[in-house]
Amino acid sequence: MNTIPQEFQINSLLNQDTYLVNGELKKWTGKTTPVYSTISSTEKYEPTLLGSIPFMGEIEAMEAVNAASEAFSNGQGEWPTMKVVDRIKCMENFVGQMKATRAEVVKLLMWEIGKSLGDSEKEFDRTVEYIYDTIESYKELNARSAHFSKVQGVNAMVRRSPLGIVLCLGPYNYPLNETFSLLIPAIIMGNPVIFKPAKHGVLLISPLLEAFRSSFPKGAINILYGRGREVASPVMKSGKVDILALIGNSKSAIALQDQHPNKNRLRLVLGLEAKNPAIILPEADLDLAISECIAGSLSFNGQRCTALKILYVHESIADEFNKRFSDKVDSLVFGNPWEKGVSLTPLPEQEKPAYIQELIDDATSHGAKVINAKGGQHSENYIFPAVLFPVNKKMRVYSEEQFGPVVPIMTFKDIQEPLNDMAESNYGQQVSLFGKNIKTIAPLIDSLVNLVSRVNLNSSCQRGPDVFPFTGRKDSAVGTLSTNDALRSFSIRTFVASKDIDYNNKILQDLLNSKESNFINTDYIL
Ligand SMILES: O=C[C@H](O)COP(=O)(O)O
Repeated sequence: MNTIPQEFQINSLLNQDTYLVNGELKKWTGKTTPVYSTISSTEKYEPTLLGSIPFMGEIEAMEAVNAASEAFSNGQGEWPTMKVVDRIKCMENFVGQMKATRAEVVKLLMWEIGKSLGDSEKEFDRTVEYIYDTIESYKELNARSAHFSKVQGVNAMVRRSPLGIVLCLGPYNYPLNETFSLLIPAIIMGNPVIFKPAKHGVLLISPLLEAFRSSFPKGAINILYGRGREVASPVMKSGKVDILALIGNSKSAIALQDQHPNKNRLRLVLGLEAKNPAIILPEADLDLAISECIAGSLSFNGQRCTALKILYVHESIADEFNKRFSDKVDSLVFGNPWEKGVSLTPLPEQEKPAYIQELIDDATSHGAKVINAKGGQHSENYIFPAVLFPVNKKMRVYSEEQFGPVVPIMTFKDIQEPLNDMAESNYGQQVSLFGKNIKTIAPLIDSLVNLVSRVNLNSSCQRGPDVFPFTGRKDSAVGTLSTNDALRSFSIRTFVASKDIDYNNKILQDLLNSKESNFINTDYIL
């Protein structure tokens, strides 16, 4: 399309012909896989060829495993033993270089995953901030106290130590921010990482390769390309992975765990599916509830694990809510990510419109209606959001995580109905609760916190601010992410315990005074 602003045009193919292993950008001369965007650059619709990535296999997977093993060297390598101040310098060096790649990465976010210009810029800036905040949390975690603890005659001195090799796999919807919410804490805690970017949002890692290479010791970060079964599977089968860090679907997470020959030694840090509900109580501020539910269910076309994926509206306000909500959905504008005023954009997964249509067909065959005029309208790379009402438990959209532009609405008479559904659900990430009555809401919150990990009061569900813990119950997550919790997820608390004897105490005091020691605030043990 000739309307693409010049700064966002792809002027030559981006063929990724190097990969990062053992501190070296190695040339790739083997088979490649093309990378397409579902956004068309011509008037007549056709996907745009953006470039290519290496099609790697077991040989490269094992190169990375060997490089990471060497870097870790059973905890004795340069990276796991590096002093806190030096690790911080490496990370600061990386983020400093990363900032210079903003324009290129933002452009690729738009082309590869169809994220709007504003949201792509936000994703980049939020990631830079995430790294700086992680560095600050890392400093705090390592802040020394002037003393060591004494419990029942035993002195103790603590540190957080790395666990070993991390296999890191991120999702396509936040290929930078969410991936880095795994990658950055994993690295800063001293673990060597093997990272394979997501299928969509892979070329945008290219501008960062040199920054990774030059900022960290060899083997501390290794970046591979290709398909999960060709690359991630041999890494897991090697038995060398200590942490599987994945944001994506449970099926892939389970398949990868099963390939590890000794699952007992595998720590999991997983962000998985969710089916976050919104509950709209009779006395809710409808203007607020509607605008939050629109943003919550449809920002980035509903392709967020934190998206609202089912709305429970009290039957007394359902008619008004449905009418106003559907009209507002129909006022949303579809277009290319760089266009002004656009909030609905092309879907990066070519098969997604057909899947959403299946959900709509299934729901309508069980008695629901598409209640907004534009719902389900198709273009080659898009399907307009469909608002489905009334939804019931027989419908696939009731239980499947749609991860796309369809909004199911149910009604309830008694608050126990949505609570029972949440209790039966396989998921338990977040909930949004809209209402004003203190007497009903306060006890409700007490119930909800035992069903999910975050209750959003009169606002949509979301992960941020990134300093807040990001986790979930049941099949939604394992472990906790955030700019500080993640440091704990990617490390183990180790300590030295010593009897209260003079020369023991002198040794501990020496450790406390020494700039060369990583031992930290002893109070953590208590
Ligand atoms: O895919 C799930 C993301 O963590 C959502 O993050 P967000 O709530 O900031 O959009």
